[in-house]
Amino acid sequence: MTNQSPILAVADLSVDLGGRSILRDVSFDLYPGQLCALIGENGAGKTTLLRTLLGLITQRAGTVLIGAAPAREHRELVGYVPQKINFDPDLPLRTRDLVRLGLDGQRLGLPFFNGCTRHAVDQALQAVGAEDFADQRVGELSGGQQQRAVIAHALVRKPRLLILDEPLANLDFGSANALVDLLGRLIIQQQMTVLVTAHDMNPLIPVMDRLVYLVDGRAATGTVAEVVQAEVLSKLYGYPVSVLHHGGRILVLPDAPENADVANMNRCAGHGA
Ligand SMILES: Nc1ncnc2c1ncn2[C@@H]1O[C@H](COP(=O)(O)OP(=O)(O)OP(=O)(O)O)[C@@H](O)[C@H]1O
Repeated sequence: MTNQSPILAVADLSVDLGGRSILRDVSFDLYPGQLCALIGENGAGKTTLLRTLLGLITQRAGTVLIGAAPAREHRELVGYVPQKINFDPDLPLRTRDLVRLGLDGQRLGLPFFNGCTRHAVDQALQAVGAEDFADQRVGELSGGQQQRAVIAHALVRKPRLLILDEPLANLDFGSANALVDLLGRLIIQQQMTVLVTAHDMNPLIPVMDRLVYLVDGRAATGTVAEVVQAEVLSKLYGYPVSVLHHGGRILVLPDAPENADVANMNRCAGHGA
């Protein structure tokens, strides 16, 4: 597709945890400027995959290369936005302080701003549209504003790969749309690569060009058109499913309820994928 090298290359990745097989033979590549949605129901293995990419879990088999080197060697290329951080409203930390900690969070003490760091922090705040609440305490911000502050924290070191764990989970419709727009701008304006997990792919459809669809630790990967096909997903689920398109949304449903147990039906329909 391109003569560039992939920023992330995952090949035949298998991970075991607690003696159980959690991920099996997962393979996909991501290139600069791509946004990939990692979709799966509860327990499918999304967080395990992210933690493996971050070098926090060691795989049983397969490889993860970031910038053509093993994941642990290139952590500076990766920005990570965890699922949920609870900020105490009394915490004396402004948005710009939180972002500043993204530059040298390992140093103890209050953040110190010189001209260079101030510029980097201002750029990150601007990239996420957080200038208006830069001097407010993070604990006093709305959920959507906190999400932006944490993304700015991840962006301030200018990562090439930004990984976000379920960033849309606690946002209302408007805030979720605003965040999707922001991710779309990051891939276009900064040629950043974005990997974002979600239960429902629909809010991400306007901006995503790759999809990793996880079911019980196995993945179908490719473009949305390649992956979201009845034949591909039926094979992945292990029973027949249909793919319905309605009003710009995609729904995956089991074909014959009598062929799928109730748990399977719920999870198939449940992430609205
Ligand atoms: N440390 C562990 N030891 C044993 N099993 C684990 C461990 N961590 C996760 N698992 C199991 O691995 C499976 C995948 O979990 P994971 O958290 O990766 O799923 P997920 O797709 O992120 O789910 P959710 O959407 O609910 O966050 C689950 O069955 C979980 O119980």
